[in-house]
Amino acid sequence: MADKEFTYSDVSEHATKKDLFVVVHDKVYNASSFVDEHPGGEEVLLDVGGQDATEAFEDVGHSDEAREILDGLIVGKLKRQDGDPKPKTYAPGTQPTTKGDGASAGVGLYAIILIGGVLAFGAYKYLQSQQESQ
Ligand code: HEM
Repeated sequence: MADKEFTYSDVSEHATKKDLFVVVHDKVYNASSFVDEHPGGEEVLLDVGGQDATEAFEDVGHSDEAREILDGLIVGKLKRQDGDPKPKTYAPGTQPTTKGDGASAGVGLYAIILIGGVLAFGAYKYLQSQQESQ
């Protein structure tokens, strides 16, 4: 059964709580039996029902246990067709974490502005004292 191929439109027909397919890394999973047990709540699973949930699944940083549960729900693989959304090609665990990078870049910018301000103020004070001593 795991060799069965589904197109995106096949998968999108399974988007209800009782009949819920999700795609993760081009594999198709039937999450219906797991919806009620999902520690992250049923809402998030229903949101990605019938769609590619790879990004949502990886963004959360699910454990190996979660991946084992996923293995047990497999029903087939995704058959990509022209016009389908592009696959996410990053390996598990190596996806870019834009949140952290963005925050540190912001802090760096503030630091530069602050240091620049302090230096300018110091230079101004120095020139002032030079003028006074003349
Ligand atoms: C069929 C696919 C999925 C399975 C088998 C699954 C399984 C699990 C498991 C076992 C946990 C417990 C923590 C862990 O072991 O990592 C978990 C937590 C969580 N999951 Fe999923 N998950 C799936 C899809 C999703 C999706 C698509 C989202 C969307 C954002 C999501 C969001 C979360 C969140 C936010 C938590 C953390 C809950 C908390 O710690 O309070 N999951 N999931």
